[in-house]
Amino acid sequence: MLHSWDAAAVRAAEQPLLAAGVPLMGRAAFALATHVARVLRDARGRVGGSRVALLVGSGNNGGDTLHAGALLARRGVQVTAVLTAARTHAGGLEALRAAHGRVVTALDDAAAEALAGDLARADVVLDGLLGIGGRGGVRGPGARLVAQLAALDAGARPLVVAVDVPSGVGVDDGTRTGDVLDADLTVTFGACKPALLLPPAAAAAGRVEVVDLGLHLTGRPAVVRLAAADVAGLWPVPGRDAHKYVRGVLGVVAGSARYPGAAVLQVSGAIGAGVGMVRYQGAAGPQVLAAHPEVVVGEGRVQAWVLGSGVAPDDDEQRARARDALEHALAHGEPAVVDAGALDLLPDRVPPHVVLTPHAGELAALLRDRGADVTRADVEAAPWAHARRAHELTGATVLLKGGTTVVVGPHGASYAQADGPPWLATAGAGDVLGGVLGALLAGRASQAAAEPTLPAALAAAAALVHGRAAHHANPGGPVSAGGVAAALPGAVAGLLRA
Ligand SMILES: NC(=O)C1=CN([C@@H]2O[C@H](COP(=O)(O)OP(=O)(O)OC[C@H]3O[C@@H](n4cnc5c(N)ncnc54)[C@H](OP(=O)(O)O)[C@@H]3O)[C@@H](O)[C@H]2O)[C@@H](O)CC1
Ligand SMILES: Nc1ncnc2c1ncn2[C@@H]1O[C@H](COP(=O)(O)OP(=O)(O)O)[C@@H](O)[C@H]1O
Ligand SMILES: [K+]
Repeated sequence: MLHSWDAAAVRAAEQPLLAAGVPLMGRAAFALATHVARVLRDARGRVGGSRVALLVGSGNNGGDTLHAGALLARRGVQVTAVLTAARTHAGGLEALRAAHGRVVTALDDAAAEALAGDLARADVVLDGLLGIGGRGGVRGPGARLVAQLAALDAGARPLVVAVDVPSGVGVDDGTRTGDVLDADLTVTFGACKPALLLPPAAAAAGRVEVVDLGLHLTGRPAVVRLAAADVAGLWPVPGRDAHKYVRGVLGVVAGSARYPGAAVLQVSGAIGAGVGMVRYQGAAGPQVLAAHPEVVVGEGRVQAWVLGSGVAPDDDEQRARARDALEHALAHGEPAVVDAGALDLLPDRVPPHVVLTPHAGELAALLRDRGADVTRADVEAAPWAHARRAHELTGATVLLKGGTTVVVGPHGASYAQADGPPWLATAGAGDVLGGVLGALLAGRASQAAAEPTLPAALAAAAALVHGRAAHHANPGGPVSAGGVAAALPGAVAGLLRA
């Protein structure tokens, strides 16, 4: 499990150590230089004689970068620091000069332009413009340098190491403003930051290395990422005395005459994840039974529900079933996944064991229905903020699907999972995910209804397993939604062994 902490929490945790004279910047710079040396050795076979350019902003982030540059210069690296502000960290500058590093300034756009060639010839560029003190996108000549580097062809671009965070990201909310230099590696200090986990900023971070500075961080982390090893603790694994009802029966109200495939895929997801039994309601019964003869078609007692996938807006009959099922779930405290065609059936307030699973467009529509002026693009630019808004407005746990899936529940529970390959962006993959999550909620129904933050953890686990199943289905290549469902049992088994 990877925890991330916002800038204020990190600063608060640094304070007592700084007051006690602990050399945090020295530790950060040493770790940064060590990582950069490793990058150079991997890329060029040696450290000495290689070229490193430092993009240096006005604050301590620039200070870290200059100190790391000084350490590299002492190992024979040709280091050039580009100062982008009138103010520069004095100790860092002195250290670099003492180590015979080269120092140039880019205090206006023309000077920044003139340095383009130098930067392009570097083996590695350290992005030390802004750290946790950054506000908005990079401004001034630093922005010009970033734009020049970003415009280089991938093959001609130096490797980029972001210092603490890629400059220009919203450290606490994962947004990005203006040009942000996509890093190959981010070396982050003291703790992971939300921007390194949340979309869209996390895409700029590359691989993330967290440097332990000995900070004592308390309270709830801002955003969590589950790791493979966390799944076994959340998964409902049957005991020796289990029977199908104990293991959980999932009611599925999905699909329609027009979209029978959604029902088939959702049921495949639930069965692949290990549900005890599925009861299906809807017009796709024959197709569901043809694919899964173990399914029971028709009404009956269930522990949890998944509602709305592949239910067309004009399918009055299936919408009525989904509405009835949702009312039943709410009246009896049964967890429910509410997807696609059932999202607009949601009452004003629901408990957190109701889990919404919209994609960005559906989340925008849900927020608009509640009076917010929001487009799909707004959601994509700030997915976490909008998922939180949807949770606040409805009370539901919200799983927002995307390349990185964001989950928000009560009491600040937030997850960001990036487990699937981009090949997973394929029709029907979301239906499979709904089935997986439904199976988890059915298997842990009473706990999910009693522990307000458990549905969010289960939703994150579902996203993780779904993503890994996509990797298993066809490593490195295209997958179908059905292929992902078929790979689920193996993916789950692998995770339970982990
Ligand atoms: N505390 C510690 O001991 C440790 C801290 N550590 C390191 O310190 C970093 C935090 O340092 P920090 O607080 O100095 O802020 P930092 O991110 O360098 O930049 C802020 C400066 O940039 C400016 N500025 C702001 N926005 C801007 C924009 N959009 N475009 C352009 N400029 C902008 C703003 O100036 P202003 O505009 O307000 O005049 C301000 O001066 C942290 O990320 C980590 O790397 C580690 O060494 C571990 C120990
Ligand atoms: N770029 C991507 N990389 C990895 N997974 C993705 C990407 N884009 C979408 N996904 C995943 O694919 C699934 C798509 O679901 P959804 O949008 O509901 O499609 P559908 O309605 O066709 O099932 C979600 O689980 C989502 O997280
Ligand atoms: K930075």
